[in-house]
Amino acid sequence: MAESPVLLNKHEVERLLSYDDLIPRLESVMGKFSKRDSSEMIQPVRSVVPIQQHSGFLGVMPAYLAAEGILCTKMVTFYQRPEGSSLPSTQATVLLFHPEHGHVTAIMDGEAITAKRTAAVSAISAKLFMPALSEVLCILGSGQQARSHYDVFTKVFKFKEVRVWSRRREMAHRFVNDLQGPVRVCSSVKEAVTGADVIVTATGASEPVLFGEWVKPGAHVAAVGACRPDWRELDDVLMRGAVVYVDSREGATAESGDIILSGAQVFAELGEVINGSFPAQREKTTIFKSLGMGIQDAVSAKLVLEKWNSKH
Ligand SMILES: NC(=O)C1=CN([C@@H]2O[C@H](COP(=O)(O)OP(=O)(O)OC[C@H]3O[C@@H](n4cnc5c(N)ncnc54)[C@H](O)[C@@H]3O)[C@@H](O)[C@H]2O)C=CC1
Ligand SMILES: O=C(O)C1=NCCCC1
Repeated sequence: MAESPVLLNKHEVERLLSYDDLIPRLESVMGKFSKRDSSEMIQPVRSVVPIQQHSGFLGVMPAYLAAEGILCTKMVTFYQRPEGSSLPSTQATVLLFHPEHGHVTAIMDGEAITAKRTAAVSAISAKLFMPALSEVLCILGSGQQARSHYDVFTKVFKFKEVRVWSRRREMAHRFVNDLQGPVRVCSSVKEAVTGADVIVTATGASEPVLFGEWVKPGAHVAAVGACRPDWRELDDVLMRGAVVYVDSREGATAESGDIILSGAQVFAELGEVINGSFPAQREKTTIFKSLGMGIQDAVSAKLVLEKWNSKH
């Protein structure tokens, strides 16, 4: 009989998953994914069930990585919460399976995985696309993703100035009070992004909050929110004037309102730059449109389980 699955809560997953371990695994898996070798890796576009009555969605994100021996699925719910809600907008659980026998080997919290792997992938995009001399980081939003992005961006890069904007100023102050380093709270998006070299958009917006006319030429935008085909964070001017990179072409074409509704062309996947098929156009204004991928959750969960196994 199969052993009972390992159960790991959010605190344990957070403790076991470090950016130093995660970033190289994500680079490797995304580079391989973009070669589209189905004998190596299978990851369908996520299935999404709308929960219309409650302004929410259930996403199912399976992935099979043959060479790594990883069979995984994440189940994630995400909601548009009313202002002031104390409920998290994104919640998730990740299951790892034994690829040969089919039983579940681990059930773990997916909130920490989602927060860290998304931010780590954005950091990989910044490493490739941000201006060579990047001094100013700007984060739009003050939720879970804003926090994980702050953590990894200030860990991996050295910015002279970090700015944050949130639609409720007191939330931006609360965000800053939880951090170690200095961060400037801005009163408007325009004030926050003017002159910024790297801009992270991590909001629950469904209409554009970031406008091209405010963005410094050559800046890099890591766009994390707006993961529905009719949602936007970025306006048409920005989308059409920048070189657009995505995590997966299929995911972007199915789910990104910023791409679908602006008619912007996707230049390349992040993995295609990592594996050398396409160039990083660092000197141009660049956007990395992130939607999230099952393979990112899969390698993250495997890493967590390896760490846990090494200590038990
Ligand atoms: N690309 C990816 O892989 C992932 C994307 N996401 C998306 O990232 C975004 C942020 O997620 P979390 O940080 O988990 O959410 P959160 O609820 O913790 O934070 C959302 C932030 O956006 C702000 N916000 C909400 N509605 C807004 C609006 N209309 N205009 C401006 N600001 C608004 C909130 O005040 C808050 O600061 C969401 O859109 C979520 O769906 C989340 C997980 C993974
Ligand atoms: O990849 C994920 O996980 C998510 N992507 C977009 C919406 C929330 C969860």
